[in-house]
Amino acid sequence: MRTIDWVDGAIELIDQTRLPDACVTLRVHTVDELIGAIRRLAVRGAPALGVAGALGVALARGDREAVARLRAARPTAVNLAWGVDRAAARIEEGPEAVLETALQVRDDDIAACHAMGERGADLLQGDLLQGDRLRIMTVCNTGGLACVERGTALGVAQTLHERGRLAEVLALETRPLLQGARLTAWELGRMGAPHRLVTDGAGPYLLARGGVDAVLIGADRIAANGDTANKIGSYALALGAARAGVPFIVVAPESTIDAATPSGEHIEIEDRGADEIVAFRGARVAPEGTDAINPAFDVTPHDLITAIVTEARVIRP
Ligand SMILES: CSC[C@H]1O[C@H](OP(=O)(O)O)[C@H](O)[C@@H]1O
Repeated sequence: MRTIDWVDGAIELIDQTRLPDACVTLRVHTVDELIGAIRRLAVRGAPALGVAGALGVALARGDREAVARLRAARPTAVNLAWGVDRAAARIEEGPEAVLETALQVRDDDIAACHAMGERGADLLQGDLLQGDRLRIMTVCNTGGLACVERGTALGVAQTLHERGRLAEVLALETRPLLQGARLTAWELGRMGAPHRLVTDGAGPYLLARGGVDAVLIGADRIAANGDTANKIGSYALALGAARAGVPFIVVAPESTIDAATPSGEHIEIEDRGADEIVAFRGARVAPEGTDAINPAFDVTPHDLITAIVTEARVIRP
């Protein structure tokens, strides 16, 4: 099952806003339709945004103003701009060249996720942890739904499961859009991997109480010094992991490393407005007129990160 692909001249993607109740595939024919899907998180996750960006340039058919709008659809994940730029670099060569590069971006993501799974599982089973079966905590969704076929951090958990070395995944529900409750639990259930859901606030406490061997998270942008932007709640887990002496591992493709951004304070953090906080799927959870602050990401300083695993290497910030 592919989260996003190019099929008969259009983009097909799973509408993640409908999960876990329904698995619905959207066919996207225009850049503006794609921008809408990205902004409402029908397609989401840094690597998937990179592929969406590249395929979106194929939809643009040379319209550079549309390409510029696509590139700016969401600010934090560097992969969106990276994917757009990869495909846009070949606009002058014509539509076939653009599509060829976009499909290569797609195929590279599939290969990278398999490589990250192996490299991350080897790291956890090797010099980092000696446990028989490992208990993993994670936030948001970093499975195949955040990529094309297989995930980043959750891809490592999947590899551990396939090796018979996964005891459990503790998944944070990930307010306000519940990527953990809706998407990660759905993926782990389909894998047959043991897992339990926890509230975001319980994460640091469960680390302090013991019973977690490693925290695995994805990334949306990794600055040149290793500071990492990821879903809101990641920084709290990093603080809890540091105090508890639990390894805190970032798993992300090389395309998420942004050498042009020197450190975390230079990363633009998307603010998604109050509506996502005060209500969920139309059901109000706060009194009428309540305002809210809704940063979609936070930044974990590199000194709280044990290792960054990519498809090519393990980096110790
Ligand atoms: C595989 S990295 C996915 C990354 O993207 C998520 O954010 P969003 O759901 O808003 O796109 C989250 O930060 C994940 O770690």
